[in-house]
Amino acid sequence: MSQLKPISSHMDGGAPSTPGKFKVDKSPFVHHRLRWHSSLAKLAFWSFVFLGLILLFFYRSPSSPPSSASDRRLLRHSSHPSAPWGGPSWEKRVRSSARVRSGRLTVLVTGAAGFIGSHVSLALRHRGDGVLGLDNFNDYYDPSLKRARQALLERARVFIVEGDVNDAALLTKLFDVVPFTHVMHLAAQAGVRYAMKNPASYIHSNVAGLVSLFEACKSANPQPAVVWASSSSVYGLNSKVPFSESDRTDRPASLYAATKKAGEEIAHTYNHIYGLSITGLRFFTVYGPWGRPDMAYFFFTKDILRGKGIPIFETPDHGTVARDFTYIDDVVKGCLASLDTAGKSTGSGGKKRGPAPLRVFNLGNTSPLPVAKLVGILERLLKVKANRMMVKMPRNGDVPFTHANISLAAKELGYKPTTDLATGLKKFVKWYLSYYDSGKRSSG
Ligand SMILES: O=C(O)[C@H]1O[C@H](OP(=O)(O)OP(=O)(O)OC[C@H]2O[C@@H](n3ccc(=O)[nH]c3=O)[C@H](O)[C@@H]2O)[C@H](O)[C@@H](O)[C@H]1O
Repeated sequence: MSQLKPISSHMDGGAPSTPGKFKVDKSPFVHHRLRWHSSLAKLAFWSFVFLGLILLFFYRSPSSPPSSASDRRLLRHSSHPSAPWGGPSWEKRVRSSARVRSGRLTVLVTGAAGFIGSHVSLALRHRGDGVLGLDNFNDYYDPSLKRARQALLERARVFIVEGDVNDAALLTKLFDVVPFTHVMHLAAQAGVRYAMKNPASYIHSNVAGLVSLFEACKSANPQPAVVWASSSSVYGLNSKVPFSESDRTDRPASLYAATKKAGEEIAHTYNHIYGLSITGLRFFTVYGPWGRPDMAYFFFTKDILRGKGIPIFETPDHGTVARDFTYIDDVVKGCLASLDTAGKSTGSGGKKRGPAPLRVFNLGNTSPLPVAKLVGILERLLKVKANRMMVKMPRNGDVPFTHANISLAAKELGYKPTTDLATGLKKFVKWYLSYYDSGKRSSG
């Protein structure tokens, strides 16, 4: 150690005041000191590398199979909030769910326990595609509904991996196990008004989660084509109707809309840099059986049956608020057509090989109806008079109307919605009554 002193004292002399004029001392004593110095540096370097490897091992360990029940319990409370994953039997389930005859698609569906995700997963499975679901089963709305959808998918032999799209190690593992041809990315924080209450969840799911997913897709070999859920809300404060894909989308009225708009820009980047084939779908107020309890048609049904007041929004000048309500089966057809026509990603292992498709489509119904009309249809179907309350639309992200121009989707996807609101709500109410009125379940 004493040998170090001259060096440190030499260094203590400070850096040269004039850069480039540092005088090199060539005495043998200094060579000796330098040898000491370099071997010490080597030792420090290799210790550092060794320590790094140990840390890396511990950091990556959740992706390797947990060896015991107690390991699995620990993982549940570790940095990954999702259920434990990995291990031979888990991989077997993943492979078998995604297995497919040659020529069919192998699709990873994120948000598979969600409303649109569960319908799309079933439709893909029914036509013979390989499907693996991914869902974090969060409690934004009643998770038991998500579990019931999961049970439905299990009956169709679709396995839903329990995990978050932000879990990069899990995504890497899934792509290691299955060479997905397509990803249908529907996992998101939905709901326009909730963004005022929990803004962070929108950034986490709709921005960070989307980037995490694109990162995994761009690194995968082969790269899949990605179809993902954007939203009609990106049209924001536009007043020109119907909304066309080429219209401006730079005036979002809610943070939800802003995160979807951000997603569209992020999609452009990943398409541009990595050659990912990406299709964004702007959904217009999708409704139907197995729907989302946070949406108006769903909780209106519940509240009409309970005799509670129904707040019907109107514009500040007492004008009607209207939506281009779109039935789930029509949207599912649009999703499948988007997957079928996606075109290939061109990159591999993170390197772009050429230009790839970047598309965005409106999936709406082209016939907006006032919310009051929706309530009237529900009254008729439920045979109960609603306790209507006209309320000024709160300034919390809602827009007064939406109306889709679907000519692009019609041309490129053959998209043609066929279900009007009365027909679609009839199917929803039938499902609602059988699901909740069986006496076993509570609608909260
Ligand atoms: O197209 C989308 O991209 C979005 O569609 C959906 O948003 P919205 O069109 O706002 O649906 P939803 O809440 O069912 O309100 C329906 C109507 O009822 C009105 N409304 C609502 C609540 C209320 O208490 N009273 C009322 O009149 C309200 O003003 C509105 O006119 C999805 O939730 C969203 O995740 C996103 O996918």
